[in-house]
Amino acid sequence: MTTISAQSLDLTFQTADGPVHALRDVSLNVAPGEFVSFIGPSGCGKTTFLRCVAALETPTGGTLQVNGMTPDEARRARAYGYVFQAAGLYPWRTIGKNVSLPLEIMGYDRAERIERMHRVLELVELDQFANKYPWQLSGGMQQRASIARALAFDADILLMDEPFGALDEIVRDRLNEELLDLWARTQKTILFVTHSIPEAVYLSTKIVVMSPRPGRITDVIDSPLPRDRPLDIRDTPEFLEIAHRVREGLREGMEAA
Ligand SMILES: Nc1ncnc2c1ncn2[C@@H]1O[C@H](COP(=O)(O)OP(=O)(O)OP(=O)(O)O)[C@@H](O)[C@H]1O
Repeated sequence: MTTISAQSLDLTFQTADGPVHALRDVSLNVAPGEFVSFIGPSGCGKTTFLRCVAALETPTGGTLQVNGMTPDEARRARAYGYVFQAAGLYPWRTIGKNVSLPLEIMGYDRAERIERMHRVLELVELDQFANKYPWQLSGGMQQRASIARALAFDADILLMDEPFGALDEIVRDRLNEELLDLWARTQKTILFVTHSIPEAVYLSTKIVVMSPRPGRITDVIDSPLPRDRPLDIRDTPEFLEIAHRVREGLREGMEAA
């Protein structure tokens, strides 16, 4: 069983300035429960790949399956939650009401909405803040709330597009640790876009290195690190070796472009 199966995926956008070849020949298999990071220079198609998985873009070539379905079927089956770079919480709704919004849209009844809202807020340790408004929370807490919102309907895939990019390094470290813990507890399959080599290596079971436009995969690294990772694993030779390989992959991709 593969959660994500992409075979020779191609995507060319037609724009007023001519075609933009965003993805070229992207093939990738992701097993259930993996944590996959996508790293590559700006504009290499990382977001576009996630958007294809989410059925927000339609590839112009190749095949893509999500949980054995077409992306469109998977979207209708609520196969994934999506977390964006900006938390995107509605300022006039409390944290609890923000988190339960997708459930409202999907027609869950009130009792179930409340039950799920508390469960996911507990998962990200924000249960005490259900009645606060977004502006009463720090940036890191807001991002945790947006993760809770993506988890609210218990999809088994989490798509995360640079969720911690705007946070300072100390907050980001803490959220990285918490995300690993959440992943271990929920066994989700996570696709995670980042620009940070340490973040990709620390979080992932698989690191996908991409080259500049047209976005291609230049290396896929299956991490030998144990799943249980304290932050100081980042100082070990094994960690530094993987980071070095990612850096080399990025450099080769840039040179070939
Ligand atoms: N809807 C669209 N129409 C036209 N071109 C697009 C569209 N969406 C993305 N592109 C182009 O496709 C390429 C890939 O964009 P994408 O956002 O996937 O890159 P990225 O790797 O996620 O970049 P970043 O790291 O800066 O977020 C870029 O050149 C972008 O300008």
